[in-house]
Amino acid sequence: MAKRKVYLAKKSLEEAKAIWNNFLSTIEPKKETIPVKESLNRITASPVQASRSAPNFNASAMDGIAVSSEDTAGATEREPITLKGNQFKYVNTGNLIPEGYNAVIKIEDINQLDSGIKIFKSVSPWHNVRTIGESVMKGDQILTSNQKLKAYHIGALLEAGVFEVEVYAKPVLTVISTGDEIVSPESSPEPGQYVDFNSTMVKEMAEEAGGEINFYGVVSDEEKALKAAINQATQSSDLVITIAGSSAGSKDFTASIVEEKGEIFVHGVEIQPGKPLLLGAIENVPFIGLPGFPLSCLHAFENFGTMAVKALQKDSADADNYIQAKVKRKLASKPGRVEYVRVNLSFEKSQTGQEDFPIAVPRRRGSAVMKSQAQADGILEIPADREGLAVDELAEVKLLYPESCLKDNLVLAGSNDPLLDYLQELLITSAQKIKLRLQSRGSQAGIHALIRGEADLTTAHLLDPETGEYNLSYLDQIAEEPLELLTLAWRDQGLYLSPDSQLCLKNINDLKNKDITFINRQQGAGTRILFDYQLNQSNIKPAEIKGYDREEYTHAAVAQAVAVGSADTALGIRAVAKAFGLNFIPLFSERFELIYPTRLAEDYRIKKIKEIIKSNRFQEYLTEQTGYDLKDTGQIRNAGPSRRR
Ligand SMILES: Nc1nc2c(c(=O)[nH]1)N[C@H]1C(S)=C(S)[C@@H](COP(=O)(O)OP(=O)(O)OC[C@H]3O[C@@H](n4cnc5c(N)ncnc54)[C@H](O)[C@@H]3O)O[C@H]1N2
Ligand code: MOO
Repeated sequence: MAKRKVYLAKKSLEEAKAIWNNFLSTIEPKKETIPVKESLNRITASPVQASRSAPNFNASAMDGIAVSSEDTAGATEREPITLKGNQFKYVNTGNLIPEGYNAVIKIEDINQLDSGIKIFKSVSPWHNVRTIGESVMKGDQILTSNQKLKAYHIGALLEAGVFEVEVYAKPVLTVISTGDEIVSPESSPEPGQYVDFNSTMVKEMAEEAGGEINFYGVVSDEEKALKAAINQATQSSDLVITIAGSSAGSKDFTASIVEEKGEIFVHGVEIQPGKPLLLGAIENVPFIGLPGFPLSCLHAFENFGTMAVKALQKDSADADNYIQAKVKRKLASKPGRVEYVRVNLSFEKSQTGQEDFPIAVPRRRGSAVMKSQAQADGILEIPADREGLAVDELAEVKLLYPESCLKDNLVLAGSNDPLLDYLQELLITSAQKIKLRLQSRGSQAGIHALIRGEADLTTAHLLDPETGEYNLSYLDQIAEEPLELLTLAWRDQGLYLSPDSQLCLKNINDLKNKDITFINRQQGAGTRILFDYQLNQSNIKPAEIKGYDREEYTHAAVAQAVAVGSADTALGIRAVAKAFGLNFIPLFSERFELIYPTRLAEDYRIKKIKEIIKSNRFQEYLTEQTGYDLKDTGQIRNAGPSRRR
């Protein structure tokens, strides 16, 4: 077995960027001459001069008459002058000004008489005339070097008779994915295998930055194979990138190969995700070893790959768009490193004057949480000199969308249900284009997120075992302002069974059978409270149920346990049974409610939600899905501090 390596000393993000930038600036990019019409977003490598003037004749800028300014001298409202014969000529906008004339009077400023044209004002030479070279004069320098070409640059060059332009060549990147366990995204991965989507993410990011990509393909975890791949890539590209194998695993050869063939500048940067990245060079060709976890790969490329692609064609990096946002719960981080946290943004309270800043609502953290990234609005950065963020602290958030697209977001953190996905879709495709951001947290955590001013809305199905009523009593106890509760539906809770199962379960009493292994939800989960309540109602003691003490934190986790046979059955919602291909035996029905501050009740977004909930389209959808009872759908209830007992 190969000897395990240790990291080189880790560098701070700033230091690593400075080292990388210094090295990149020593590389003289290649140049090429290309047609102007194909030069969008390329960077000029030399200054560009106009080959012709535009316009190349004196042209009328108005519809009216061409005159000689001398003939108009002295004309006023009181003492108009009448121009006759050759003293004027009709012209339209854009026409050549005929020889002997040097100004234009607008058609609406003259009086047409049988005897000639009466004018009421004198005009100076070149009045209402676009003179030769007004737009651009032959020989003028239009662009300097290092200018990124936009649509209007291309327009200006074509007008000026420039059809070819010298630009820096697009840097060619070769991307090598590594690992025996890596298979193509189109295949079905076996346990232990991962699909390769990082290479495509890198391609899209590199192309966005102006690079061109060669895929080397996937290389196995063999030192010889990786060496050959890196060798070939170094000969044929401007930047070599490997994906995975950058850390300290027994098969992580990247660092030793780069060290042997070239030089390592940095191994390990104080960012999370993204830490074990490697920066180096082989034969003066820059080399980046990206970590394998996808979000580590993303942040490492965004920080160092994009920089290289831009530097290799002298493109000055576009500034990212940052805003300041407030957090409403403590966020942990390790001092000494920058930590990236995916967040949704709510502007709701800053718009109502309750807060000065938008609220950043953190999504799930980790180095491989792709849905979290796909549904985020921004990336919050916890600075390296901080040990976490406290409640109400501000942080910089890099926006993934323009701020104007996020202003009307509603952030919902709460209990999850597929009907929310459908509601979300109907909202964004409505005329109001309302973006509902969903974060799955469960009923209790969702309610607390609402109450501490983090989420705008929540969803819950919390049964009060004393009253048999949902949500109200809990909210009454802890709400700090009046809340409105909108019933979305009553939904089935029932038992999950594998389709191969021989068990015949009809009600909760059947769980007392010693041959049946149950798996439970965690304490505090809505489903757990319901289960305990129903056990109590049926006089069943927890000890009578095998597996009662085994807890999982999500519907999906218990469904997975039943699907792989590590438990016989579990209680959960119907939609998850369907997703996991399990049979479902409905036992109970529970109220599933949307909850928001009453001050939002008349907000246009909430009104739209109410309208959708009552629409035929939404109700037909719920009916088709089965497992929903619409008897109270759209019903509104109230909770809040004034009802506190
Ligand atoms: N003993 C230590 N182990 C690890 C450390 C450490 O400090 N000490 N750091 C961890 C961190 S942080 C990261 S990040 C990862 C980086 O690992 P590698 O770059 O060596 O990558 P692999 O182990 O080969 O793969 C990890 C993981 O990445 C996914 N992956 C890989 N390739 C692809 C691809 N082409 N497309 C999509 N996803 C990919 C896959 O989930 C792999 O399991 O190391 C930790 N370990
Ligand atoms: O730094 Mo690694 O990049 O977290 O997962």
